[in-house]
Amino acid sequence: MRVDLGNALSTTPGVSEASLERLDEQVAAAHETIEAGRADAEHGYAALNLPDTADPDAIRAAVEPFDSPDAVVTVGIGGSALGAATLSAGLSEPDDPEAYYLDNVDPEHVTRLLDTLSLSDTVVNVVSRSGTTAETLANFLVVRDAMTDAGVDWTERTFVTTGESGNLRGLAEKHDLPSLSVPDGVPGRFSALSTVGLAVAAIQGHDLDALLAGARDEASRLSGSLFESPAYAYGAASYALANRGALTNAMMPYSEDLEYFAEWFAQLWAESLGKDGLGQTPARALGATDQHSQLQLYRAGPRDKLVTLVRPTERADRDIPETDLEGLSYLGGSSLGELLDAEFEATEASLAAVGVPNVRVEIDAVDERGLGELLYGMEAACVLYGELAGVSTFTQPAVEWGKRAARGLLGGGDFEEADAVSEKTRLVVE
Ligand SMILES: O=P(O)(O)OC[C@H]1O[C@](O)(CO)[C@@H](O)[C@@H]1O
Repeated sequence: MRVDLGNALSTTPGVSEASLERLDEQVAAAHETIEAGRADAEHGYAALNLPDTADPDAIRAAVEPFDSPDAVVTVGIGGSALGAATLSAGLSEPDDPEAYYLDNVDPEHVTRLLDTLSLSDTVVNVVSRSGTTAETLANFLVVRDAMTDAGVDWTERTFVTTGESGNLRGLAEKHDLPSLSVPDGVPGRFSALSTVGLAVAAIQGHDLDALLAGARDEASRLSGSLFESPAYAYGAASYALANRGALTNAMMPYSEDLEYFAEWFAQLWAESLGKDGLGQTPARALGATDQHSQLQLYRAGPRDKLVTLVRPTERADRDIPETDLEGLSYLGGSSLGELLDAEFEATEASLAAVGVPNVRVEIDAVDERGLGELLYGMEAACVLYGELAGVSTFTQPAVEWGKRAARGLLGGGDFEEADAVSEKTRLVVE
């Protein structure tokens, strides 16, 4: 992973090279804290050890019984789905088992998917660290019922990734289901390079070793200086820019295969850094598509944004045929890749031209090694940012209130949060 901070130095908000050099002392101290946390496999920091603690052989062995299904449906939510989804979106080839994700409880979407699947040729991958997440358990019960209705023995088609105890662990033990454990000390949003994110990649036949090698490369570049570590450079610059008013970070990959990565990044950044009135709002974007939509706001709206432009430097290409269409002959004889690269560089320059800070992040290719670098790099960047900001990076207490309210509304317990729902102030316009 390469990070170019050049377009964030003399912008508004901006972070000068001198201020980055001053910040580097805090980066060095943060790095010591991070390395100590990794050495003790402390909660959260343990995620940065995954390049060495993940066991690809065990993952491959666990999914062995499911040789080349037509489809694999992951039933999970948040980090229990987004890592796997990012990897399958980035790596899937046409002949791979189709990967689907039930990470919401929209009944029409769930029914539509179940009606299209041949459930006897589908693996169901149920993922939940806690084993208590309402959406995941509700979807699992619905999928299991659909399999039974289809005359499919669900115990032959179901794989579980969960903690050492809880509902799903009990289910796996009761029905002797193939299962993997969610690694200790790894929050869901940091679990893409663990059993949680790698099981689907294994079922699809992707190279887990190359994924972890890319992550290991990025881990080897973590040092006491942001000027030596791309991950720390990105985390420190994002933090410094947020401190100067860039409270939105528009994650804008120029690759369809990285669209889901922006979704994964949004959870990582928001759930880790949105604490104590601090944080940087991740906006999901896609290049070149969002040049025809959100770019207007990024370039001419409030000066409260960092735009992160991500691209692979190598990709398969496709020529654009010659044309005599009025004014478009310049496209003929070029290629879609050349056009996409020109758009990337033009967008980067258009933001710089008006002083909107943007950072370029490049990987060689959207392949296992490149994704390993990118995911690990952003995780390390996030951990550094959290250290610099002094927030509790690895907890997410703010999401619990709504869970209690929803559970109370469904009669799952007596929660005062549910009472608040009925006290809603209303001003209805129809
Ligand atoms: O893996 P679990 O326990 O089902 O949690 C799923 C997701 O829900 C959260 O705990 C937030 O509610 C996320 O941090 C996590 O990725």
